[in-house]
Amino acid sequence: MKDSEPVSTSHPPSRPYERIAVLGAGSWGTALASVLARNGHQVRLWARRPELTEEINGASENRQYLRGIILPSGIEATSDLERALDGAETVLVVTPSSTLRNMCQAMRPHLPEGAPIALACKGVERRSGYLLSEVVSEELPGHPVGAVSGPTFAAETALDHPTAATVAFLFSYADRLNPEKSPAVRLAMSLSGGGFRPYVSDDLVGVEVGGAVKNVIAIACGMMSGAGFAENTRAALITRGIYEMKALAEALGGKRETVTGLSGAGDLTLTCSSTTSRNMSLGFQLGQGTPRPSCFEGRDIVVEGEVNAVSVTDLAHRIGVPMPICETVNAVLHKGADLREAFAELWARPIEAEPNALNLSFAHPSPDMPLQFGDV
Ligand SMILES: NC(=O)C1=CN([C@@H]2O[C@H](COP(=O)(O)OP(=O)(O)OC[C@H]3O[C@@H](n4cnc5c(N)ncnc54)[C@H](OP(=O)(O)O)[C@@H]3O)[C@@H](O)[C@H]2O)C=CC1
Ligand SMILES: O=C(CO)COP(=O)(O)O
Repeated sequence: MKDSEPVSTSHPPSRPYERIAVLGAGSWGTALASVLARNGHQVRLWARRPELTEEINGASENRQYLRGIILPSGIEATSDLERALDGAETVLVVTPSSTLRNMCQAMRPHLPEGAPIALACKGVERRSGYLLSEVVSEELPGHPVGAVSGPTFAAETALDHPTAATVAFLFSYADRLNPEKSPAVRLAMSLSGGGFRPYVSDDLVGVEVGGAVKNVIAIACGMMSGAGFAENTRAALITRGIYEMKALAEALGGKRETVTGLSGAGDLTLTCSSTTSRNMSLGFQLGQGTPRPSCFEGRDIVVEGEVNAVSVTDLAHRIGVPMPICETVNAVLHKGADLREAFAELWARPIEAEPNALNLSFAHPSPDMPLQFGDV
């Protein structure tokens, strides 16, 4: 090298993960597998039922979860977990949050050493109050853990509609020195293409809190809409829901500003805006007076906010974070509270400052004039 030549300090370019296991062939797992396969990567999609794998491999369609959407080539569906994980450079877990600990235990014997694990499920573990990444860290030490989260309805993503999401991992010291080689960047590169636009974050706590809490707030929005209220109410719940997310994220060591991103405010806006959201839809049906067993015409549908209303409020109690909207949803869903009375009480709480920095709280001036339902 001549003396005059600049010394290159740049690292060799990073590369996306090419061989990826997606565990869970429901709507979101199949949509993520489609994004990755469209980008030219080798995807093994694990479904627990062999008949579903036969349909996906044979007909390039997942009729139960994404009817009418033809899946790209490059997806190999399998119900053999060992086969799904064999040679995987990274793993996306996309089964409901309540299944995560069992999934980790089933994965353990077959996981390639050090393979990063990204969670695309959203929630807080029920008994432990752990964020899902903490469950993975406990069950599968030695594997970097992260999350993919944002405003992403599965069918729209599978159809390649423009969609953005955040890929967050805990950054190790080595990742900070060489961020382009971090699992977050490499997975973002794998997902990036067509309509899918990822962003990268190192605030895993903030990202996970947004995903877990937004489903509970979406149920609240649905309940209030179903009970007859409209846009003002929804905007108030979304905005105050963001405050609840920020408080929880900060108390757990995350950043408040992460909550204003795709995985917090973004996903909250999406799921509180339409009954395409299963969480909003459940709340809406309950708000209209449909008994829980008759919601979704009695079908067993994954509604994460229903389980997470309990786990989020339990966690908030344990660490002393007030989350009145989540509390109200939990009371209605699981403690037999009357929906209208519970929301009337939510609205008649003592007046607070916004933001809460003033530490101000005084009684509602007209507690004898509660919220009127059925007259809006
Ligand atoms: N759908 C969406 O738009 C989005 C969903 N998510 C999140 O993704 C996660 C999965 O949801 P989603 O794909 O929508 O759900 P679906 O209802 O579409 O699919 C659920 C999947 O989980 C599998 N499953 C259910 N129970 C178990 C179990 N005990 N062990 C292993 N697998 C099981 C089902 O298998 P089987 O068919 O055999 O029952 C199915 O493959 C949730 O946390 C959700 O919040 C995140 C972003 C978007
Ligand atoms: O998380 C989702 C979109 O980002 C899906 O929301 P639902 O589970 O409410 O359908």
